[in-house]
Amino acid sequence: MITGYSVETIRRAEAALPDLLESGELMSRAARGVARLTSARMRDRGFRRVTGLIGPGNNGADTLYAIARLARRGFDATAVCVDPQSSPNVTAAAERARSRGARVLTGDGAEALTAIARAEVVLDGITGIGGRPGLPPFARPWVDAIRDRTWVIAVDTPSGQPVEGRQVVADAVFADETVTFGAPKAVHLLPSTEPTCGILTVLDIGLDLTDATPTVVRLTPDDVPVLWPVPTTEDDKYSRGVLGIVAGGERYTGAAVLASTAAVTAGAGMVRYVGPQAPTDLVRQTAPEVVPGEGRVQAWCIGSGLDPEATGEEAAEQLAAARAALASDLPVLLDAGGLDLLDGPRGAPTLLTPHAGECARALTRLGGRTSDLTRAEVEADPLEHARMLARLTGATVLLKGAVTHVVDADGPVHVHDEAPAWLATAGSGDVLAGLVGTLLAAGLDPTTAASLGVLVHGRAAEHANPGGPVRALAVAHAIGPTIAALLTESAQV
Ligand SMILES: NC(=O)C1=CN([C@@H]2O[C@H](COP(=O)(O)OP(=O)(O)OC[C@H]3O[C@@H](n4cnc5c(N)ncnc54)[C@H](O)[C@@H]3O)[C@@H](O)[C@H]2O)[C@@H](O)CC1
Ligand SMILES: Nc1ncnc2c1ncn2[C@@H]1O[C@H](COP(=O)(O)OP(=O)(O)O)[C@@H](O)[C@H]1O
Repeated sequence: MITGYSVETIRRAEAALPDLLESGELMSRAARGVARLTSARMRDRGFRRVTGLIGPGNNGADTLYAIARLARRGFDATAVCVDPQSSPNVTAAAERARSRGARVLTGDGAEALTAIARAEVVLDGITGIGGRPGLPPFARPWVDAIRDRTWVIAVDTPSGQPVEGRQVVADAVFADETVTFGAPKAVHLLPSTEPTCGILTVLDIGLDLTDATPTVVRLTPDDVPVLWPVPTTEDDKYSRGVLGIVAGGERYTGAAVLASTAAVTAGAGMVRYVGPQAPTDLVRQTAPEVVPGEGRVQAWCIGSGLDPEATGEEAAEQLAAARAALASDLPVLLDAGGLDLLDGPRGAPTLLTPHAGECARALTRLGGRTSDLTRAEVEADPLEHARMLARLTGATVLLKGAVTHVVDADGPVHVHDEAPAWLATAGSGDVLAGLVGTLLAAGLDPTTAASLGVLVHGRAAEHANPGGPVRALAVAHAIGPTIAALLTESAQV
């Protein structure tokens, strides 16, 4: 699990080490790390010239101290400062840099801009975690002077990019690599801004974040053996979890097959399917393990391919089963048409799995809006809209797309962006619903079930046909072997 933290949390962790903070030891550790990494990079590539861009805060001071170290190691090192007197830390660092043989320039005159243009490596110390989104005006000519081929290393964060991530700022620094201190921040981990950071190195400067709550979580394959509900000899099919699926109908029969197959291959103790005759017959043929009809379950997966407007006796019975499940105190996953059945918060664990269009529709319906929210608006800021839906419903929201976000009303966002784009194929959402439903039935909380399910879903798509197109049913069939591979690969590490 990789975790990213807010500026506030990082500042608190720094403040918990007052001696190291006040003596300058933290800054010295940061500068030493930046200088080591930069000098290794420069030696590898045969580079000689490095220029630091120095803003008015401690980020600038870190970078100046790193420039001092690089000068002492014999590199041709220059610092271009907005104002070497901007703070006592910057003043002291500028003195040190000069005394170690670095050139220290001020402003954006010809000499400064030439030093930036001629540099083989630029260290971006304009702003760090104290930076507001948008490049400070003083730094614009500096950033414009950087040549395309120059290797840009951001110190802590790429300046001008929002430290809390989310939206990329076009007129700001795009780094080839970033050295951050203590732990990643949201800007480094959110898929929207991650590309502005390049290669990320996290430098341990002694901050203790063990009890801190992250703002961003990225599960990795190593988390699967820790989180996956692996049965023991004490288990039977009921204790492993029975999932009830209310999905598909006369029109979208396939959704019933896909969700049921995914649940069976994901290792549900038992799967019950509730729906009209046509999808029931198909499920019987394709997944004979599934038990048709209602009965006791540990969680419900409702809505893939379900038409809430469908008429006829069988459809009415299926909708009544869905409504009864919603009224129960069992965990419920609501997908696609099932989302239309939710009127507000439930008293039991609830997971919504919309794509952007469904999220827009649910927010329009439940949010008391006068105008319709569009799919494009949700896609422009998926995290914000997922969070809005979670706050309106009290549910966990898994918002699907090339990037999948999993959020609750508060707390960290889980992000996933590693699934192959081949997964954008009809029916793959139904597979995800069955897979995640299985994890809910096994007793996982909605956030963990959702995040773990998304990781395995993306891996199963890759496993089903590495590097090529996949059909949803193949993804469902690949779930079992994918889980086995994830459990055994990690065990061998
Ligand atoms: N507190 C500590 O002991 C440590 C801090 N460290 C460094 O300190 C940095 C944070 O330092 P600071 O809190 O001084 O903040 P920064 O150095 O990130 O930037 C703050 C300064 O930039 C100005 N500024 C920010 N955004 C601007 C914008 N868009 N336009 C114009 N001006 C803008 C602010 O007004 C302020 O003067 C970290 O990123 C890290 O590099 C490290 O040395 C590790 C230890
Ligand atoms: N470009 C993409 N790259 C990777 N995964 C994607 C991409 N686009 C969509 N997905 C994933 O494909 C699945 C599609 O689900 P959904 O839209 O509900 O489809 P359906 O309703 O046809 O089953 C989701 O898991 C989503 O996250």
